Amino acid sequence: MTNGSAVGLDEGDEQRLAVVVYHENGAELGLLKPGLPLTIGRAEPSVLRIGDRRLSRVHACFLLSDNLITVEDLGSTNGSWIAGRRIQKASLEVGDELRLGGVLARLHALGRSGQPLRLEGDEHFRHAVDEEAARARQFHRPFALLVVRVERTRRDGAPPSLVEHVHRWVERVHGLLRPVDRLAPYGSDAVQLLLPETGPEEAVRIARVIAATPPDSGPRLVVGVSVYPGAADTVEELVELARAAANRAGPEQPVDVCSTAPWFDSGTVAEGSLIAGAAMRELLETARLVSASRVPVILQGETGTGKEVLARFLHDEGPRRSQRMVRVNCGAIPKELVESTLFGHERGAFTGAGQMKQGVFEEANGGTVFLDEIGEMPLAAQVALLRVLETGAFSRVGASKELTVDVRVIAATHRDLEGMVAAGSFREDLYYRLNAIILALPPLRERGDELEPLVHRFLRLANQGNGRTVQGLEPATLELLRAYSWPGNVRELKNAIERAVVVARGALLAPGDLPARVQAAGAAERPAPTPPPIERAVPAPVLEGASQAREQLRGYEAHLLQEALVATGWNRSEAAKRLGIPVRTLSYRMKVLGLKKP
Ligand SMILES: Nc1ncnc2c1ncn2[C@@H]1O[C@H](COP(=O)(O)OP(=O)(O)OP(=O)(O)O)[C@@H](O)[C@H]1O
Repeated sequence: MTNGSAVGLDEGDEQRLAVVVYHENGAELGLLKPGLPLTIGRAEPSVLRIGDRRLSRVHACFLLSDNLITVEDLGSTNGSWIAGRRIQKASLEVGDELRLGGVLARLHALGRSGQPLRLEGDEHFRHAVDEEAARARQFHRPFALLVVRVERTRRDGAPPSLVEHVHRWVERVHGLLRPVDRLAPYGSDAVQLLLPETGPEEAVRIARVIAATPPDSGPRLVVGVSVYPGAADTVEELVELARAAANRAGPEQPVDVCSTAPWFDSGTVAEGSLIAGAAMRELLETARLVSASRVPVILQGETGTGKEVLARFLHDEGPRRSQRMVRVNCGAIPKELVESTLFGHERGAFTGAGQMKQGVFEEANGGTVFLDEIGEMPLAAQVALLRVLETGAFSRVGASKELTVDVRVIAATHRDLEGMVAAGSFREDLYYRLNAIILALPPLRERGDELEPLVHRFLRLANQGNGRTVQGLEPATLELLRAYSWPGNVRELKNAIERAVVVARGALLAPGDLPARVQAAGAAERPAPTPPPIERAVPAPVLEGASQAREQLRGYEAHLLQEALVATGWNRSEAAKRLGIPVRTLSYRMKVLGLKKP
């Protein structure tokens, strides 16, 4: 990158147009000077260099000439895109956004700038916050995080960019900021501030000064504040809380302070990595109570409701947390290997058993065994399991010696075990041994208050994992997410958000970024459109309409696949992972759609 990870606005009044490039480590700014081409790319000879492998060495060129701004793609591999269309050359206006490979570039008009303004890259900023958090924890000192964003007043919901105004207010608060304070962009419409040694009162005072920007000096600003200690224990949560507070802030209350646990105000609470709304909170209370004992627990719930995370919670909350929790998916082990997986085997116990191997119960001694999909366990293994539960003893396959272990068993299933007992496919005695405590996880459709916090959590994770900087959702997108019934529960939601983040073109997730089934659910919810008046209706042959729609779908599909392939350097298994489909399906669809590596 050209200037490390900092953005500098250090020029005079005439230099008023800039291209700001947002990438995974922050933002870079290149000034557009009349007649001087501004090339952007990954390496020299680009003028503005950004270390993102999805950019070509010299990716695109911006030029301001005769008051016209143009951008030209310089034969890049991953292309330059405006509103989903790959472009060769295009003219731009202030506020226009385009995607260069995998980074977002936006054309900004800058105001008068006096002092240099330094915005750190996100990675540096995170590092500074991590360090500050460690120091604060060790010496029991406070620090504050502020997220400042432009008040959203536009009806279209698109937030105006803060970067084009940031210098105005940052100069005003410059007197308040000390050299130790750090400032970094947070997406394209917000910045984040780290204020070491700053308690809640001081943080709020600074936030109020920032928010008190007179209307004539730019857009109104709102500020979210989170303070350590008190708001949360982890850096991630602190940032998330400040961001959530900034999102809540509005004209009536331009400074919103988050001083309690996350999601508490909205009736939900975060339990470490677990987000829990009203329905889940009671469950967690019970889980916390039983975590201390050794009694077996059954976790019941549809697929993807969070049975495994709840098992982890039970283990981590209890006295066994320093020992291992070993998970075994009973449904994934070949029937004939279930016993040796659970209990181990002696050398030569069966063909292929070249070495003695410990089983899950031995590995987890002192800790917890999590038997996922217990409903799939074959009857023979059920007998052996019953014995361990009753006596704590078992034998490795092929051994005569008995071993004793101290493990806690947590079992999970999406099946109706009682029904299976009645049908004779699950042992009644084992069922009664296991069912001392049954924790039933409600499906996501009954946990409406969790949807939004979960979406934001997954959005942030997807941004991190895919080097994206999607800032949030369009209101219509959230509507669709609410309308859908989520048969695959939290996992399906997580996958849908990840996919949406990967395909998103704008700063906010649009309805079109969601999987088709989620979009279709929204369409089903909406009232049917009024049919056009008869005299205006154009009769179209059904077949033609259908084939047109099919063509459109094919085009869309081809675009999605190509995007994933390009982003992964045409690595099929990586691309399939991103798309959430098997590699074989990807290869087949590539063939059908005629997609080939250039
Ligand atoms: N309350 C929650 N907060 C945050 N993430 C969650 C929550 N519940 C589930 N998840 C996430 O959803 C995904 C599915 O959860 P998990 O694997 O625990 O579900 P499961 O019920 O065990 O699924 P299956 O029955 O298919 O094994 C995981 O990525 C998990 O991290």
